[in-house]
Amino acid sequence: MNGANGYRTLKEDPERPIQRDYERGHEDPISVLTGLCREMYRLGWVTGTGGGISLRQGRFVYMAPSGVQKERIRPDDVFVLDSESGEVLCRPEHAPTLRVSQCCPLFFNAFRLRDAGACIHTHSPVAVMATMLPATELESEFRITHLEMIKGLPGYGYHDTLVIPLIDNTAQEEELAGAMAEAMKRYARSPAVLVRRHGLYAWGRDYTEAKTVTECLDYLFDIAVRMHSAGLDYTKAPQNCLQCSAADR
Ligand SMILES: CSC[C@@H](O)[C@@H](O)C(=O)COP(=O)(O)O
Ligand SMILES: [Zn+2]
Repeated sequence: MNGANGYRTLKEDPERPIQRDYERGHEDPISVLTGLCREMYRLGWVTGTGGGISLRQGRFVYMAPSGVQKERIRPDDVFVLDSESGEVLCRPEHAPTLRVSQCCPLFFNAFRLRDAGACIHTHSPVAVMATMLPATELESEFRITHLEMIKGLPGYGYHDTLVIPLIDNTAQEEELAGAMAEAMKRYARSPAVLVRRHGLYAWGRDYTEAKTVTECLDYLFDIAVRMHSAGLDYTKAPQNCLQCSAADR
């Protein structure tokens, strides 16, 4: 049955009532979502209504509305969706015209293909610049090595080459979902996907890991842009790396 606002009115499961609170032992995801949006706005990652974050805890996915000032989202603006079906379980009743973020299918890629607990989408200027570096454009992937912050990515070490896939941008955000899923399948080790001239999707087991991954990547994108401007090759090990030169002998 469709309610007045076009969303189906869902029958409550008396055993597992739809709830805006959170599963025991976790921080309240709605407070985390609104708080992180404020912090990411200050970093320039989610300005002009772009970007966002979605959290998954058990049966529930928490997501911001589309086209809103991300830094001013209030708890009752947040949508709650079923993590299995993607169905909207709770919506902002005070604002019936609000729609769930256009990033929804992309956030669900992270939940379904990586069992992520959180996915962050930024329009960070350095992430966009990283998509336009000659090496990234040529290979359709961003590669970087021998920087300390690579260790902030799960399973990576200083001497590793970090590889992040790059996909082309589309006119509408949700049209990115297929190419993102393909890139995630081809780059099983990557905790993120870059979107050419658009931004970044990065995820983690929970919001702290997703936030760490995003912060480390943003730092590495910035260093790559600066190294490129200085005529330095961020994709190659430094000549004086004893471990790498020993391995090459
Ligand atoms: C400035 S428009 C940005 C959007 O088209 C999109 O790229 C985006 O990241 C946010 O989409 P939204 O649906 O507002 O959550
Ligand atoms: Zn976007």
